[in-house]
Amino acid sequence: MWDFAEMSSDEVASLRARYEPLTQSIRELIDAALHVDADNQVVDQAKAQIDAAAELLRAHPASTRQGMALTPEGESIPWDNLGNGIRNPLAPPLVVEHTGPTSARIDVELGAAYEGPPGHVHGGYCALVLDQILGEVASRGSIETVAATGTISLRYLRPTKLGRLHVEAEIQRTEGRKIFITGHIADEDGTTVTAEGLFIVLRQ
Ligand SMILES: CCCCCCCCCCCCCC(=O)SCCNC(=O)CCNC(=O)[C@H](O)C(C)(C)COP(=O)(O)OP(=O)(O)OC[C@H]1O[C@@H](n2cnc3c(N)ncnc32)[C@H](O)[C@@H]1OP(=O)(O)O
Repeated sequence: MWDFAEMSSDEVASLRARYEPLTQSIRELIDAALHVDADNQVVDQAKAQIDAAAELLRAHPASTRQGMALTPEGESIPWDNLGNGIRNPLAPPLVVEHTGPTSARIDVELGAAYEGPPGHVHGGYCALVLDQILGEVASRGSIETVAATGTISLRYLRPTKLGRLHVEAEIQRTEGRKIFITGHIADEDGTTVTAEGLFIVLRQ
């Protein structure tokens, strides 16, 4: 249905503008479903409308699925993947801001859908966010240096409150294809989780 390698930046931007609001609406739907306290009639009505929307979307299937796509200009598009896919409502709305060639940050709000311990972010989601930012920094924005997680170690210092979070990552050193990188998550009271990762640049 779509071939990113053949698309101009404008075409990619237009696809993004089509699907990103849908993803955001589904995230808001999940949040609403987690906060609702209504009678049978309201819940049944909402379910019927959601089922109808799913049926409408299913009637127009894509011929391919892509976790990550590349444009001819080498721009990477996180499309369906769980880390930061534009089309994946299960992906936290992560926007990675590269602060230099070896570092990046994310500011993100994680609400009820990401809860583990009451009022706090699920530890697995903390791991996902850190794996994502470490992987993006280790990959250094280039197809030649895409790196996979070899080993990642997390230290949960204290529970991470749901709400605004700040995440950072920075390469400490490289040895051939091995990239040693650290990161952390902070909530409003400071650092909650630290990470140390060894990422391996994939053989081409
Ligand atoms: C423009 C494009 C931008 C794209 C942006 C993308 C962003 C993406 C963001 C994604 C974020 C999400 C990210 C994800 O979720 S990635 C998904 C989770 N990770 C994986 O699935 C990886 C699975 N494993 C593999 O594919 C291979 O085992 C890898 C590629 C890791 C190594 O297999 P390879 O055959 O290549 O390696 P080698 O045998 O030549 O060894 C080389 C050296 O490395 C050392 N070693 C090996 N393995 C490990 C290990 N596990 N820990 C520590 N060290 C290890 C080894 O001892 C040796 O060292 P030395 O003897 O030389 O000293």
